[in-house]
Amino acid sequence: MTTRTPLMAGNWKMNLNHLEAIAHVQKLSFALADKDYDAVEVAVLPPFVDLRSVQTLVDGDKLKIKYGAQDISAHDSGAYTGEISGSMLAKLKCTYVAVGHSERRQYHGEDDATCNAKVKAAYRHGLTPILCVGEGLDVRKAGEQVPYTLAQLDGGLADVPAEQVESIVIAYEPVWAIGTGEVATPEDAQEVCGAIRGRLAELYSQELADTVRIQYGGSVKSGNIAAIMAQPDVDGALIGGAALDADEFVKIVRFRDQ
Ligand SMILES: O=C(CO)COP(=O)(O)O
Repeated sequence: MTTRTPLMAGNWKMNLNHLEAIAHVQKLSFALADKDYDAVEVAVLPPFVDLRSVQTLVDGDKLKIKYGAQDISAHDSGAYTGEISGSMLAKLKCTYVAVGHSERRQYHGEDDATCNAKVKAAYRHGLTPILCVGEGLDVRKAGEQVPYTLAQLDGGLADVPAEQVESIVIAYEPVWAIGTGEVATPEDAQEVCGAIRGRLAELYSQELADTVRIQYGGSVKSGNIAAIMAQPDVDGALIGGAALDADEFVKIVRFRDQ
């Protein structure tokens, strides 16, 4: 059985300007100790305009916290007003980039083909995609969460070779649990995360599936993280609101103490 290092990533969404970002990362770095980083990989996904400030702080103080972006252009350069390319993110030494977050799918019309193009763009520039998948309430009520989520996974990974996918992170975020305070039960999270791992084994190999980290996201807090992390196929969390509170985020990183 492969041991997967849990990944706790804070998705700040459209919160914290670059000055607030510096203060927040400093607070996290004061609170987190080497033993935390030994047990868990910790990352933040700030807005684009904060990334240079976060990079300067992380480089200058040799912090162990990783960082990345919330989105990436499918294109590498050129006349794409408002877009940010993978090479720009790589230049800022980003490790991760979220792809296909449900808010991008819902408010910016991103479909599986767009997500697939963005996953490929991330790999062209040495970035690790965090591919977000998950069903809405109507799909959940119809009991279709597994096939729906697996179809998103298939679409996002189309024609992406095993040697790239082995480093990917998949975030299972049921839309009905995002920002609502309604967390999926640990069993709900396990059902879909387990199905995602099974699909990776079918598409690639069991060995690859055992290596890939699968996160849960949706109303994660210090009070519910331990039960979610106790599930065999949950390897971390993508945390929204609770990641904006440094003390709370640190407690989530220390889920084993909760
Ligand atoms: O969308 C999320 C993380 O990407 C989850 O957000 P909340 O933790 O605020 O529910």
